[in-house]
Amino acid sequence: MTIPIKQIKIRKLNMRLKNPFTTSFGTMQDRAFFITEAEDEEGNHGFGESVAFISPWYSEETVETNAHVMEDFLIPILKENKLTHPDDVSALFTPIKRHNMAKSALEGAIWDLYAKQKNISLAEALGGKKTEIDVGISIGIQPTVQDLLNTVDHYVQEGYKRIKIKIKPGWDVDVLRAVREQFPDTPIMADANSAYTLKDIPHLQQLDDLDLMMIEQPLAHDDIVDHAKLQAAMKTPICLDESIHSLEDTRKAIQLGSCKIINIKIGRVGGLTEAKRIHDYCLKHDIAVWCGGMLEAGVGRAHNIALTTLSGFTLPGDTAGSSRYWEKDIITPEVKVESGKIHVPSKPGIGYAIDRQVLDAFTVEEKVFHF
Ligand SMILES: O=C(O)CCC(=O)C1=CC=C[C@@H](O)[C@@H]1C(=O)O
Ligand SMILES: [Mg+2]
Repeated sequence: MTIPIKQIKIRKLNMRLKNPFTTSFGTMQDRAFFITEAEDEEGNHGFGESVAFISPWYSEETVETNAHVMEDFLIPILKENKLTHPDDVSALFTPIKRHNMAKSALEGAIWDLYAKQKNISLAEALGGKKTEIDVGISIGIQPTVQDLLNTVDHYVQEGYKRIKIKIKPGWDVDVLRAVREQFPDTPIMADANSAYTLKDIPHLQQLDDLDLMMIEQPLAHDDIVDHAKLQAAMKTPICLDESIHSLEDTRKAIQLGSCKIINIKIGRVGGLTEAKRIHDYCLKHDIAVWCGGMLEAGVGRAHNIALTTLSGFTLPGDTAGSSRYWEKDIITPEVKVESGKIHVPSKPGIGYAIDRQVLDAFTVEEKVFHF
C-alpha cells in the first residue's frame, strides 16, 4: 500500500501574537511560518506547520531557509519516491543535513494525511493512548518581578499544571525565589535558552534551594559536554532543549549524563517519527520527556497534542490554549485548556478542522507542487 499524494501546497502566513514573548535571546511578536497541505485524489487533506522563526536566534533555521529547503530539496524527494508509511519520510530526507524544521513541516502533513486516509486519529496512528493530556505554560521575561508574580498567579488560577519561567543573567535566582515564596507548592521550572556558561556554576547552584522541577538548557545551544559537568554539580535536574536534534544526540547526552529530562520539540528533531524514536529511547533509559512549544498556530499545536498522548510524556508540556497566543486561531474548535488539561480529539488526523477563512486571511503567499 502506498500513501497516494496528488499535490502539496505550502502557504506562508503572517500572524501576530497577542503579547510579545521575551526570552534571553530577544523579543518576538510577529510570527511568520508555513502551513503545508498534502492532498490526495479522494479529498483528504493533511496539514503540517513549520516552526522556525523569522531570525535564526533559537536555531540556525529561519522562515526563509524553510522555504528554500522545502521547495528546492525536500518536495522534489517526495515527488520522486513512493511512500508506504509516514516513517519513510525521515529516511528519505536523511541525505539532507539538518533543516529539521523544514523536514518536520512536510512530514507532519503526510502523517496527518495518512491518518485521515486510514480514518484514525493522529494520536492513534502514533500509538498514543491518552485521552487527555496535562499542560503547563511558559512565561516570558516580564518588565518587573511584580508583573511576573501577577502573571504566574493568573495561570495558576487557570489551572496550568506547571509554570515555566524564562530566565537570563540578572533575571534569575532572586526572581525565582520571589515566585517560590509566593507559590510554595506550585510546580515551577526555569528555561535559560543557553544564557550561561560553566563560570556560572556557583551562581546556578543557588537554584538547588528552590525545589524547581528542572532547569532547561542553561548552557550553550550546541553543548552536551559542559551540561554533564553542570548536572554533576547540581541537584536540580537539567533538561535539554536546543542541544537535542536527533535520537543520536539523545543517546550521547544520556550516556554523558548531560541531563535527566528531555524537551522533545517535533520541529527541532525533524518530525514525528524521530520524536517518537526519542520518546521510546528515553522511556527505556528512564529519562523523563515532555513536549515543548514554539509559539505554534493551531496545526502545530494539534501535532504536539497527538505526540503527547504517548505514555512516556509524563511531565506537562508547553502546549497552552490557543487564546493564550492568538486573537483567532486557524483551527476550529480552538485548543482549549480546562483545569490544566487538554482533551485529545478523536476525529481522524489532527482532529481539528482548518478554518479556511482565517487561514486565507493570514496567508501572504502560496505555492502548489503537483505530484
Ligand atoms: O508557549 C510555547 O509555545 C513555548 C514557548 C517557549 O518557551 C519557547 C518558544 C520559542 C523559543 C523558545 O524561547 C522557547 C523554548 O525554549 O522552549
Ligand atoms: Mg526551551
